Amino acid sequence: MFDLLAVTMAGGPVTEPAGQTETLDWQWRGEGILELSPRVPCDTAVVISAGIHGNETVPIELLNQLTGELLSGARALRVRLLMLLGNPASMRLNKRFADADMNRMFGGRHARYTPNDETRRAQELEQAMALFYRSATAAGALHRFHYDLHTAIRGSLHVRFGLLPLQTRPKSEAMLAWLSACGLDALVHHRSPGGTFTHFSSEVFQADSCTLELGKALPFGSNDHSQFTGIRRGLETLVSGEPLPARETGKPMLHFRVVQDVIRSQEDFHLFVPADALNFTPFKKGEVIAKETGKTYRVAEEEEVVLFPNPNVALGLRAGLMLAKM
Ligand SMILES: O=C(O)CCC(=O)N[C@@H](CCC(=O)O)C(=O)O
Ligand SMILES: [Zn+2]
Repeated sequence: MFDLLAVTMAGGPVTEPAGQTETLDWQWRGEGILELSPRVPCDTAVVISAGIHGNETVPIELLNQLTGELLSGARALRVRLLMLLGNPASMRLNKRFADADMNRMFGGRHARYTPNDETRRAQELEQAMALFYRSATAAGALHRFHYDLHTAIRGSLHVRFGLLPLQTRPKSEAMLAWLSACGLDALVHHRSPGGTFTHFSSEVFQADSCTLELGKALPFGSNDHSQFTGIRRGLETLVSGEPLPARETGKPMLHFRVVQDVIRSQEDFHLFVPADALNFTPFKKGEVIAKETGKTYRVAEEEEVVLFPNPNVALGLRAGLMLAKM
């Protein structure tokens, strides 16, 4: 059986670029890009991506398992589906990225960089997504979803969480219900546009899009998948057109809004968040989070929690987010 991850990691020419099972057709659309189409008509087009950052292994393993179940016939396919392994070059290096963070390049922002593997790949993924949604729409799939699977660099007080890109249209109730059913502990609402893959799919294709964070980045084979059964079950029901699973945890999903995007714009940028602080660690009003020439980031609300603190990003990029509860 075709193994998406093994073929992608091997690189080079693909000997078996298309195939079919009793119920679906599949086609290799480019490195790490696999389209699966059921033979029955369907009204939904779904993109699932993982490995946009090459060392985020849980999502890659999960995506590959789900693809295997569909190709083996163990699981029925009831949507048009595009499975994307985002950054094969950095997956082979087991690094977040080779030259630059690809999840800051979407929406054409790749053109602002000196060309490299990630700029070319971001452009290729944009085109693959455009072709997929366009042909799916022509075939009658009017509902579009995009889930981009990641893991965080640090541990988190909330292990499973999502990030919704900024959008002006109302948030989809169907997606919010699905995210809650997946057992997410928290959902973060962005307040500004960004170069993320989900911002691109939401803005350009009006997809219901969400970045899903599944724990902390660990090497292949070291992941505890039992922490992510809710998300796995959610994705299974989505692709198979099954009813929503029941939320397994009794706790409600917490909502946070971004109140500050902390940007490293100067060489002397200094972050005051301890290196071992977990994501969602709270800070009190007035505390200084980061400082650089001409700018001090201070907690403005009674309490703000920190997300993705990282002083080692390139100039002009996000070095963290400050959130407040909604
Ligand atoms: O842990 C970190 O510092 C980053 C984890 C990660 O890759 N997160 C995504 C979130 C994308 C979004 O804001 O929707 C990223 O930073 O690209
Ligand atoms: Zn990531």
